[in-house]
Amino acid sequence: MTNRTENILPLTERNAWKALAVHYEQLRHLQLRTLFADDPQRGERMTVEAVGLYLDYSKNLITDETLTLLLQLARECGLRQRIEAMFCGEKINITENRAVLHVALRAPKEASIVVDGVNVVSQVHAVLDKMVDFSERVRSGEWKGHTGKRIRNVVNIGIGGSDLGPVMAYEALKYYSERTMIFRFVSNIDSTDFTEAVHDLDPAETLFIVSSKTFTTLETMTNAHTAREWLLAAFGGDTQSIAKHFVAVSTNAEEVAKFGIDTAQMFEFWDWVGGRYSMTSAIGLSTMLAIGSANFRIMLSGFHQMDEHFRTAPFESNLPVLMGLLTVWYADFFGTQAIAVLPYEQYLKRFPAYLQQLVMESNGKQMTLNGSRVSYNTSPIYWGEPGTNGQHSFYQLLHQGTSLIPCDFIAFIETLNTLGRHHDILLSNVFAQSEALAFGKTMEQVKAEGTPDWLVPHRIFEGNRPSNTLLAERLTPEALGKLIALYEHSVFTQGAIWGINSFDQWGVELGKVLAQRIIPELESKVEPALGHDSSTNQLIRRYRNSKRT
Ligand SMILES: O=P(O)(O)OC[C@H]1O[C@H](O)[C@H](O)[C@@H](O)[C@@H]1O
Repeated sequence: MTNRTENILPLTERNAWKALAVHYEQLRHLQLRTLFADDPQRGERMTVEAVGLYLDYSKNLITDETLTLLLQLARECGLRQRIEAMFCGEKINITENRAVLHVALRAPKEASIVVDGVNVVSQVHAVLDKMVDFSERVRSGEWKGHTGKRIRNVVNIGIGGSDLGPVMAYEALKYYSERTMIFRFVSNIDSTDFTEAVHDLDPAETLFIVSSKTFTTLETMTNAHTAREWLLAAFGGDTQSIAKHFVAVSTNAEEVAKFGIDTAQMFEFWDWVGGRYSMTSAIGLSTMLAIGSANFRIMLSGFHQMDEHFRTAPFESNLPVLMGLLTVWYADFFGTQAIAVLPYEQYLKRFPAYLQQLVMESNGKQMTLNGSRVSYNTSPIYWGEPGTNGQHSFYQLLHQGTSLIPCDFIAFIETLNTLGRHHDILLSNVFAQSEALAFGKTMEQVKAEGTPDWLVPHRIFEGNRPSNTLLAERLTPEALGKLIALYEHSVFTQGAIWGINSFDQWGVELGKVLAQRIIPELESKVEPALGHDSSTNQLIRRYRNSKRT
């Protein structure tokens, strides 16, 4: 594999970067209060609406010049060419020599993207059709379990990208899902996860989807074997039952066959789909089973609309580009370490967890594409909770803590479950929070309320805390697709500016290898010779000496 990127100019040597550094020094003390007072139209001007998503980015610590310079930086970093390279199937994941084509998973049938001489879009649609056929047979009851009962329970076994997308989408789209069926998700190697997931399920009515890109992941394979035993125990060891109760989603047909699942019951995807970008591949099978194939296709169209927006819209009105550049601005010039994602939508309760993998596994890197260490910050930590729960927990720190944490507020104009005044109250909270963060409460205001002098400092909100507000009409499968693709491409934008590979994840390997070494040390009947450091040796001994079995 060759390194084709060695001539990239270091980010900090780019003109726009240098100009941004000077610009930051000039405006670091700027106040949102002043920016809004000086420009009464700011809250209308600094907004973008595209493909049904409305972004208000006016409450950011930026001026028009900041934006101009950030957009210039994007151009200097070749963002447009990087986007084209991804969409055209170039092998931009250079450390694994792979194309990065999650966008092909939602491309229309007639599109063509060629990788190694093959039009991958036709492959995508062939698998989609197979998923549609299977999910319709299961949902209609035509597909029967081993004893002739219809399938009522679906258990997805997978971890990381083979779990977080499916769980998040299931929760997000529950309103659209088949309520007569039960969906469970087993990811953790912790035996509690599997035990709790199946404790009330009838094996005769249960379908397992073993989801794993590699089909070698320790957690998933261990859980899948346990599921196999659980099923066989119910059917007197009759291995014929497996065909009716197990399907696989993977890129690795050989391992699927070794496990004992007929590859006719395997839903394929490809090495150009990264795990954390795979929820629109066959990894979404549980989603399709839950919401039906028509809704699944609508979700894909939402993704595709955002893909096209990202690819074609001018940068100044390009939602993912703007959001990505703002993240770079805070991470690199303000030294921001964290970004809070705050969906004011109960159905999106797993969205922050999903974003954790998407963002941090993609851009939690310190090597540039040419193998030198970055001299600037890369990804902040993304975390969050649905509103209003977060308000009664960690918002204290957002308002008065010592860290600057930009927030993404996400809300929908309409609720899916109208109930009295709930939605007005919910939305009033989103708007109130971004207002409070931005404008705070001054000493004068606190004093004017008759607050005793000694208490005044505690009750001041300095404000000037930035946020984005994203509004959409209603949480539909289409809107969910747009929202996820927005973050995917924001992550892409950030990675392109930082000059890192957003599509590998070498950082997860070391722990896996060390665990493989420790497993036999915990299980061996004879005292093993331990060659770790004194802390690890002692932890292993303590566990060995205390465990009962
Ligand atoms: O789908 P699998 O091959 O089982 O991989 C599951 C997950 O595990 C890996 O360790 C990676 O960190 C993730 O990116 C991946 O999604």
